[in-house]
Amino acid sequence: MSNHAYESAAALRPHRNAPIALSDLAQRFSLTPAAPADAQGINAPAPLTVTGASVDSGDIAPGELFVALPGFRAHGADYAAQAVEAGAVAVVTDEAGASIVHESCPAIPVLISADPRAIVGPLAAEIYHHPSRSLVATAVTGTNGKTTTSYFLDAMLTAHLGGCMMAGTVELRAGGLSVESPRTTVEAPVLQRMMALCVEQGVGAASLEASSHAIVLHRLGGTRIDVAGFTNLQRDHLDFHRTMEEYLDAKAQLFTPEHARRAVVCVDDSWGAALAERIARAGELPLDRVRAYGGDAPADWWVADAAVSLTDSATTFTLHGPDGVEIAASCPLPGLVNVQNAALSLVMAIRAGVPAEVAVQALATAHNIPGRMQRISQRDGTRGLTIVDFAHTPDAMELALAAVRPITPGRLIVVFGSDGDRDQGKRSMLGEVAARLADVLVITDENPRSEDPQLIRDAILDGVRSVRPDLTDVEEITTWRGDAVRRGVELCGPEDTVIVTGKGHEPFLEAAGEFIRYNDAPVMREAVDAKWGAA
Ligand SMILES: CC(=O)N[C@H]1[C@@H](OP(=O)(O)OP(=O)(O)OC[C@H]2O[C@@H](n3ccc(=O)[nH]c3=O)[C@H](O)[C@@H]2O)O[C@H](CO)[C@@H](O)[C@@H]1O[C@H](C)C(=O)N[C@@H](C)C(=O)N[C@H](CCC(=O)O)C(=O)O
Ligand SMILES: Nc1ncnc2c1ncn2[C@@H]1O[C@H](COP(=O)(O)OP(=O)(O)OP(=O)(O)O)[C@@H](O)[C@H]1O
Repeated sequence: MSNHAYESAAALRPHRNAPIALSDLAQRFSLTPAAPADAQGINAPAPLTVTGASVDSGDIAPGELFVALPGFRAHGADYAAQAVEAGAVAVVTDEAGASIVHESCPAIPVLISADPRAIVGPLAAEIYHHPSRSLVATAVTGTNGKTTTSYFLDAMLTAHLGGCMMAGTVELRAGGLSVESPRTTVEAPVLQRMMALCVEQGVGAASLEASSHAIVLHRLGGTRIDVAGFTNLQRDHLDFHRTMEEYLDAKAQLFTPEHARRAVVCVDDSWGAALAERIARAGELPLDRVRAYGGDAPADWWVADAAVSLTDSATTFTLHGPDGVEIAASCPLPGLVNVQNAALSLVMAIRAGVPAEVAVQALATAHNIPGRMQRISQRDGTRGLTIVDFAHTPDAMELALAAVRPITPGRLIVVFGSDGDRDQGKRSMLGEVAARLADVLVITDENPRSEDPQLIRDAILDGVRSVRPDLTDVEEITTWRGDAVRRGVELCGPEDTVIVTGKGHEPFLEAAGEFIRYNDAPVMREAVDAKWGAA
């Protein structure tokens, strides 16, 4: 996504945000005026005020403060003229940025901070009047499961409080509006203004996803998180964090009083167990440890009796908790990984004040998560089970196919491709996993980007041949991904399952330098309705 990815989120601003004087901000955040404050008009009889903030010149509304950050590639100050043209009335930046702004916009008031990125969260929170203090806010971090868990929490918090804001990988939702999200965790001013809109409209809760990038880059600064949750840690993002230990350190920062009031940590993997130990040793936050399916680390809550149901694809389980608590629950998405997401979200919701019975009921019906084991049709004697899922790595594909196998009495059909201009090694691995775990394979394109799609499919087929040399029950669709999805549904009988993997919620298919509007779910729904009639 580009740095101008926030344009669609422009509407997610409070309608009335009481202006705040620049001189007050300067005092509270020890900002030094680049020129004497009087000369800049900061202390004029009618003091200079701001009504909002942004770190992106493309996202400024009139009357707002532009926070010009030193970036990895550029200095935000290089874009000050654009911000001023869009209506910025002042700039906060560092020393180097102040010199740049002085050149391009000599008349604009500038305040200097030694580390503007570190203060941008609290600064935005001040400007939007600390909206998180008026909300019940949850935040989920971890390599996998953030989106699913945050949607489970959305359902539970909505059931209890009547509404919930969402900010995560799939959507930014606030004040009755929902827009595609530019990234997992948006910049601090966007988050603050969305929460301010919720407060203005009487929405009482927020369910957030916290990426490790966001934690390190202070996007959650100034947000009071009532309950922070951890799913798991797997190898990822080592370009940014260098080592797994550094990656865990980044996640661990969320579980400190600076950000959170309570911690709920899954201890199924050794990283979760280590994190829990660290939080317990620090003794600063109340901690709940949850064991859903793995390891033998001590836990306060644990899952027992997980059983899959063939009739509704759900997994029922008992969640045991402190003081002999036993909660009978049903996770609407298949697979043990979703039991982890369900158990984590239940404990987080309970700790956020949702009555257990309300949380359990909301969870049971929260299956409609965009592109996360999203059911397009349910098996009913006539129809087969059809699903859209985001699994796009060999490990995720393995988990996804393993999850749907027990709820598939007939054939398991997988429709998939692999990314262009990304990790080439995974293509044949995806082919191998699919050939080993599914019965019928329909191979297609995912996001070929600048590559020849045929070469990507050939690499997948190499992996398939390592398991199934004669390519029995393997089809290649060379035209368009939608044709492959339709073919999968065409092949599906009432006892079969079709799972289309790789793109999940993604709204575009990237091919030959173009972003083409495309999403698997509506295509699959149309094919399902055409085959079996509308449900
Ligand atoms: C590695 C990383 O996270 N980079 C973030 C960093 O960018 P940067 O330092 O390179 O920014 P830059 O391009 O040098 O620009 C410097 C400043 O000028 C501003 N600018 C830039 C251009 C312009 O026209 N106008 C303007 O105002 C930028 O907003 C920025 O504040 O600071 C920027 C805002 O200050 C972020 O937008 C940017 O996120 C980029 C876009 C990004 O792609 N981040 C990804 C890696 C990310 O955050 N991913 C995680 C999830 C990962 C996962 O779990 O898969 C996420 O939360 O989405
Ligand atoms: N708890 C989990 N453990 C391991 N894998 C999981 C878990 N939950 C979901 N997955 C798998 O990971 C993929 C992404 O799930 P989800 O979107 O919920 O996670 P995420 O952390 O938000 O990841 P992303 O940021 O890539 O969207 C899904 O395809 C699913 O198969």
